[in-house]
Amino acid sequence: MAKGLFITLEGGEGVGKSTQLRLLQAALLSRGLDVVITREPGGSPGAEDLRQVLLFGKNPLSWRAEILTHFAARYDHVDQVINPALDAGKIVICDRFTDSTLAYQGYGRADGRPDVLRLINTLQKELGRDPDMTFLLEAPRDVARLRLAARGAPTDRYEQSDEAFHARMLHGFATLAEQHPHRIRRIVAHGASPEEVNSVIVKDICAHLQLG
Ligand SMILES: Nc1ncnc2c1ncn2[C@@H]1O[C@H](COP(=O)(O)OP(=O)(O)O)[C@@H](O)[C@H]1O
Ligand SMILES: Cc1cn([C@H]2C[C@H](O)[C@@H](COP(=O)(O)OP(=O)(O)O)O2)c(=O)[nH]c1=O
Repeated sequence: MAKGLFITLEGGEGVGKSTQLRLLQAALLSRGLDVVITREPGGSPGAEDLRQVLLFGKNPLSWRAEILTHFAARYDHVDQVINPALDAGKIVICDRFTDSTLAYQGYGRADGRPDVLRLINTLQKELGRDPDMTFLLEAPRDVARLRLAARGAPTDRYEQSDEAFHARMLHGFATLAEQHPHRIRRIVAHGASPEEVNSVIVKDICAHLQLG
C-alpha cells in the first residue's frame, strides 16, 4: 500500500495557519505533488456537524464530553478522509489536530492536569494516526489579536476565552514542541510576509521528501 505524508499546522488563533494551508497547497501542487488540505474540528461531513456544536453550541460541555466530542469528530475525519488519502499515497495537510486538543483542552482548560492529558493521549493512541510533521506557527498574542480583528470572522467559544486561557494554551504548545523536537518544527509567523513564512515551510517539506 502506498504511504502518503501527514502534515499538521498548529498554533493559536490568528497566527496564519489557514493562510499557510492555502499557500502550501499551491506550492506543492506546482511541484506535481498530490495534496489534500483539510481542517479540524471538521474535515468530513459528520465532523463538520460536530464542529458547530463545539465552536458555537449554546451549552458548554463538561471537560470529558468536550474532549470526547473533539475525538468523535477526529475519528470520523481520520476514517473517512485522512486515512483513505494517505493510503492512496497523497500528502494530507491538516489545519489543527490532536496537539490542539492537548493545548486547548489539556493545558488551556485543565492547566496540564495529568488525568486530562492521559485521557487525550489514550484516545490519540487508539486512533492510530500520528502526524509525520507538524509546523507550530508562533506570533505574539497581541499580533494575532490584531490580525483576528482585521479578519473579522465570527468569534467562536475558544476565541472568546480569557487571556489567562490563551497563555496556558500557548504554554501547552511550547511544552509539546519541547517534548517532540523531531516532529514539531517551530515557525516564526510574524515580522515576515505570508509568502516568506511559506518558503520556510516548503523548504522543510521538500527536504523531508528529498526533493530538490
Ligand atoms: N505573515 C503574515 N503577516 C501578516 N498578516 C498575516 C500573515 N499571515 C496571515 N495574515 C493575516 O492574518 C489573519 C489571520 O490569518 P489566518 O490564516 O486566518 O490565521 P489562523 O488560521 O491561524 O487563524 C488573516 O487576515 C491573514 O490574511
Ligand atoms: C482541533 C481543535 C480545535 N480547538 C479550537 C481551537 C480554535 O479556537 C477552534 C477552531 O477554530 P478555527 O477557526 O478553525 O481556528 P483558527 O481560529 O485558528 O483559525 O477550535 C480546540 O479547542 N480543540 C481541538 O482539538
